This record gives sequence, C-alpha cells and structure tokens, in this order.
Amino acid sequence: MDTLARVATAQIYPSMLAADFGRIADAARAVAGHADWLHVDVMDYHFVPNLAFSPDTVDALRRVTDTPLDCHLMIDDPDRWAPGFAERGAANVTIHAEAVDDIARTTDAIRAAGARTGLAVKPATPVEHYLDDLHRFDLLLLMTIEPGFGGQKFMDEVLPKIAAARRLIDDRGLDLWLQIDGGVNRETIERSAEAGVDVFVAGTAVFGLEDPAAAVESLRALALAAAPRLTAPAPATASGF
Ligand SMILES: O=C(CO)[C@@H](O)[C@H](O)COP(=O)(O)O
Repeated sequence: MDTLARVATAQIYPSMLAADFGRIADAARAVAGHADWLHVDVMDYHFVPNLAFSPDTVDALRRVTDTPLDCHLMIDDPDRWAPGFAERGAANVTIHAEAVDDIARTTDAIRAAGARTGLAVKPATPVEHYLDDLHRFDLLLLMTIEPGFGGQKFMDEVLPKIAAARRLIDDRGLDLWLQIDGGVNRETIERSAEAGVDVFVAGTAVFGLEDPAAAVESLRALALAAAPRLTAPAPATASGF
C-alpha cells in the first residue's frame, strides 16, 4: 500500500446522509473535484435507531461519480456485511468496535476485496481497548456525536480523546488516518484540527448550504489554517489508492 498517501492531509468527506435523497446523484456531482471522498452511512435500525443506505447505494454512486466512497457501517453484524461493501466498490469500509465479533477475519476479508478498512468508536468507547488491533486498520473514526442522525451538536468532550489518539498514532508510528464524524462545521473544525484530526466528515455543513463545493473548500481552508501539520491533499483518485 502507498504510504505516501498517509501524509497528514486535511481531507473533507461530505456525508451523503445530509443530501437530498431524491437527488443523490446531483449531490455527489455537486462536490466532485472538491470532496476528497464521499461518506456513506449505513444504518440497520438495531445498532442505531435509524435506517439508511445499503450496498445498492454504493453501486448507484459508483455509476455517477469517481470520488472514492467511505462506507461507515452502523450495523449489528458488520462481520457478515462489510466485505460485500468492498466488493461493490467502496474504497474504505469502517466497522464499529462495539459491533464487530472477529476483527481479524473481517478486516482481512475487506482488504482481500480491495478496500481499506476503518475502526469506529462511539464517544464513550475507549480506543485503548483496541490497541492490539489498530495495525489491522487504515483509519480510526472517533464519533463526535452519538451515531444515528445528522444535524447533532458536536461533543466537545471528545476533544481530549482526539488529542490522545493523535499522540498514540504519532508515538507508535501507526499508519492510520484519524477521522471524526458528527457536528463538524465552520465553528468546530478548527479545534478538531488542532487536536489532531486529518479526515473530517461533514453532512449538514456541506449539503445544508447553498454551494456544497464552496462549503468543502472553506472547511478545508479552516482546518489547514488551524493546524500547520496538515497539508492540502492531492486530488483524489477513483480507487482512493
Ligand atoms: O454518522 C453520521 C450520523 O450517525 C454522520 O455521518 C452524520 O451524517 C453527520 O452529519 P452532520 O453532523 O455533519 O450533520
């Protein structure tokens, strides 16, 4: 895998959950060339109290955009479903620590299908419980809301956890992107970038605005200005590699 791609870049992933579902292709096209990846939330009404998206969504988006897809599985049985998202063309598949049974088997299957893989933790779940497994992942997602719905308030109490994860990644030389999801907007992105985030998922703060492409650029500019360690990313490729 290309380690140069792991340089700390300020990446913005618009969350399709905040798009107009009747015009999802238009939403993907509106941020093409600006968004680094697109974030696709998958919900099963068991792990979270909401339903959203499926492997068919991956197929549909792959037909209309080259922007890589980052699938975030908020489901009870990621062991069963995660490899299928990779097979359908997701460039990254993130599974929740609270839901996965066999991390090694599931991450191996995702990677065998050609995708990167991420580990997500809810706000109250300690990253320290998964230290021995972090080498199996390409991305660590720290939720900055309780997962399930867009439009929630950013949980400032997660900031120390972000800073601790950044120290952990740097001290151990882990090859992991540090991502946050939930309540990311013009007001919260700077302190998140300062704390150590390099991948920002943003729904309402992108698709809730008149010009989603401009919103992506403006969020990235704020992150870059707040954290000198971050650099501007090169344009994303279809595969994400
Ligand atoms: O995973 C989720 C919700 O569970 C997110 O991806 C939301 O879609 C983020 O939305 P905003 O907080 O940015 O509006």
